[in-house]
Amino acid sequence: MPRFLSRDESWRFCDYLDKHIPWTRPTIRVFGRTCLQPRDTCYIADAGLTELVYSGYQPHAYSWDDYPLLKEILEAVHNALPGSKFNSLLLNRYKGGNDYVGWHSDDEKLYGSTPEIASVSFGCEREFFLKKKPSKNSQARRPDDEPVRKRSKMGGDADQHTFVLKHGSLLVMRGYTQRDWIHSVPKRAKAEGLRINLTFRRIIS
Ligand SMILES: O=C(O)CCC(=O)C(=O)O
Ligand SMILES: [Fe+2]
Repeated sequence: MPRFLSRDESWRFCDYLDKHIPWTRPTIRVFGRTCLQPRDTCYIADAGLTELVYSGYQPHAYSWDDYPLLKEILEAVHNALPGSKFNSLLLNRYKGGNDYVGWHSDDEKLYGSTPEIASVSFGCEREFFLKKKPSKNSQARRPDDEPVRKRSKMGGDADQHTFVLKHGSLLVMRGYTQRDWIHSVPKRAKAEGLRINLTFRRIIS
């Protein structure tokens, strides 16, 4: 949904979040190596839920009550996706084209087997790549940060997709997207500007 929120409203959200969210750039563990996460993060969740741990890192869960504006966006997302009941939110801030998220799937157990994840983007447009996981019987391959091979001019490849996530857009992942696919937002030398992404999630256990 490229125009989920209006342009002006989205700039208001973007500026507010940039200034008022307690961003951190944590140290994480990826494939046994310790490194600085290549983007800023913050985490919001209802009280009493199972704590999120990813890449050996457990973010502090802030309260929705301290960020009425996030409640406003949550309500807009709920209205756009009838039946959804998100109870947690991971925020990412990409300060420029050097900030990225590497290939991963959001398949943590606490989200259940078919999580619905609603992703709202503000600021600089960035590419979002989806790539099919190698099938079980092919050799396990280490996910990396290589860009997805360019699609051929002849209709492309069903195993990979690219979306340009625009200012104020909403992207939804559901069903077996996390089980069967990995996704990434790669580095982009030409992407100068700040980007903020919100992924709303439902913790079920
Ligand atoms: O920034 C994005 O669009 C994606 C972020 C993401 O994949 C995540 O937080 O798990
Ligand atoms: Fe993700």
